[in-house]
Amino acid sequence: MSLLRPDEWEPQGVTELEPRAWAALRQTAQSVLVTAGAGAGKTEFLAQKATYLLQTGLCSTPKRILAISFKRDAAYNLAERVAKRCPAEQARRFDSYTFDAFSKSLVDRFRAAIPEPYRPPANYRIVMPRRLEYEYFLDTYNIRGVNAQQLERAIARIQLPVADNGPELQRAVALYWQSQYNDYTYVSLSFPMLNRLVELLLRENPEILKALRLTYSIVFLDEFQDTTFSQFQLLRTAFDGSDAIFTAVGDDKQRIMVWAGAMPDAFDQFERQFGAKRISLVSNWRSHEDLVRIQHVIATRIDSTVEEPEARVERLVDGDVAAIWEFAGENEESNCLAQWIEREVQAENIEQHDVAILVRMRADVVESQLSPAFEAHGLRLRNVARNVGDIAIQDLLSEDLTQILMRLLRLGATEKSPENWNAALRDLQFLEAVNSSDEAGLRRLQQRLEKFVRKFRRKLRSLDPIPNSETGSAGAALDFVGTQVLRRAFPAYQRQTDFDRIWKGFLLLLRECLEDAETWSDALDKFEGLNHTALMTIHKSKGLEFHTIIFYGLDNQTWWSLRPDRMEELNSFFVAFTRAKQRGFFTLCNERGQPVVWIENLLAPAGVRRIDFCGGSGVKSVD
Ligand SMILES: Nc1ncnc2c1ncn2[C@@H]1O[C@H](COP(=O)(O)OP(=O)(O)OP(=O)(O)O)[C@@H](O)[C@H]1O
Repeated sequence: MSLLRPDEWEPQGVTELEPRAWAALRQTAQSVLVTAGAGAGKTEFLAQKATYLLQTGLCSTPKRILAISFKRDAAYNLAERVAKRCPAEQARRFDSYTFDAFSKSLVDRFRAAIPEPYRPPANYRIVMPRRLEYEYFLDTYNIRGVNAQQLERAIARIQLPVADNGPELQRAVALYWQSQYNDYTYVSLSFPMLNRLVELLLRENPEILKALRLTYSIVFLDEFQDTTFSQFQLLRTAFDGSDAIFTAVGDDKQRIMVWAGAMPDAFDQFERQFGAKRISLVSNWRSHEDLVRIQHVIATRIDSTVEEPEARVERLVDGDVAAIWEFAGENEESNCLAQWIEREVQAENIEQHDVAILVRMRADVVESQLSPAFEAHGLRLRNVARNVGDIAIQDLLSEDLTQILMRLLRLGATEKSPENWNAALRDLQFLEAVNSSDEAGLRRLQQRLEKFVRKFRRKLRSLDPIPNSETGSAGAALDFVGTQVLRRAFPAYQRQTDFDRIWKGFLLLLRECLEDAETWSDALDKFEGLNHTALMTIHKSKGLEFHTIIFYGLDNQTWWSLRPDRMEELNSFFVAFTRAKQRGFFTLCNERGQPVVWIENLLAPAGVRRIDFCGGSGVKSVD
């Protein structure tokens, strides 16, 4: 495989990088911290840098790059971008995990080396305890003077082993660990507990630590602003004193996880600890200048010293790009929204999936409110926060299992699909570890795929796209790939229960989509949410982008219980607003409650006005 010289390497998939991004990309001897605002291309930058390091051999076999993101979607997107640009044997050396998945994969691989009494059995369960469960524990163990929140935080922070004879909080944590291991049929561990187990594992096993450091001398960290104390401590245990070079990217205006323990001074600590050089980017590649101007007004409320980004994309729409739409009642609001989207789609300004509706919480309630109106206008609304089995639709869609099976199903459902063909071939190459210089191996994979697709097309032609045919169709695709092969290739599926959860969710969603599908392609489009307007919470919108975003319910009783004096709430608002590429609207319904004045005040200097949205027949402004 021929490598490129660093000076002849060019960015891929984008035409240019700003000069500061180039400087950060070429910085390979020292750790860098790239700080930049929303839409500056931070995630894209990581994908470019990975491609650069792999294609030039600056990261050469057998070294690998470890990339850690906060969300599954982000980890998946990053891996996808690298896979598209690099040959499979290079892309295979890019390991993109979420923090949780990284911890879990180490626990699953090296479980036997975790010191007793913390070594979990193979059938441990992952749990996400609620406040009530901590309270129940404190009551059961008669622990006074410690509340559920303190306990939850201390579990995430206190290093193992933890003795049960110290101060009350420490004693509570020790007893909690004991109870999780001893009181129930299964050992139940939360992700913060897995983090502590890995930290212990690495601290107590120099050989494993050495192997980890030999494998990864390049580490990427996405959304570094939300790193928690425990995650940072784990990074230190894993890499302090090693020759690992870090590239971290983040935006402190987007710090929204302080409630979950994000470090307020993560950037400073990172610079100090890893001797990192800070580089800030100034472009915005997502939103046009009129939106960037509004975003900047919000940004300066968070940090008055922030530099105004330079918008690098064009405005493509006429009329308002941001406004507060006011309605008298909820039904009027639902009908007008649906009518507005319908008209935009008919005018070919957008497709349905270009619009996202964002809510603060209770997406299920908003779904029932909006769905009848959407249906009446021939539109499809999909609440991606809804669970299918034990997994939210949004999470299911970014699973590796889903992606791999969907490409095969697409190939079976259509006569020609070169993009899916290439991607499916890449999947096989990855799963079976075939080198791209191994021509015979590649030919064999190609023949296998050809044979399967021929047979699979015949099968789908003879199988009606109706509920219950999901097992036959998706089952055939899974058999072709091989359950064991998948489980070996992806650490997240190593345990049967984890694999089964995703597989069950996949079948459930496919079954739903087959309910009124005319063709297989139609069902698959529905599965992926094509031609659906997505409904999601603002927290889940992080890292995503849409042509038009509608923030539902700028009134007290729904998600606008935000307060401007709580920085994190303002940050959440900023994150959500910056997801819009072309337009961002808000709805306000007088029947539901009073408008949130501070948000109007915040948006007013940017020229965002309240508009009386008259019966969906047009908009009339109230000056
Ligand atoms: N150099 C570039 N040229 C053209 N488009 C780019 C470039 N960099 C990024 N983009 C595009 O700009 C958009 C934003 O990029 P990206 O998601 O990487 O930004 P980000 O800084 O991680 O955003 P955020 O922090 O707001 O989630 C994406 O659509 C991406 O494809």
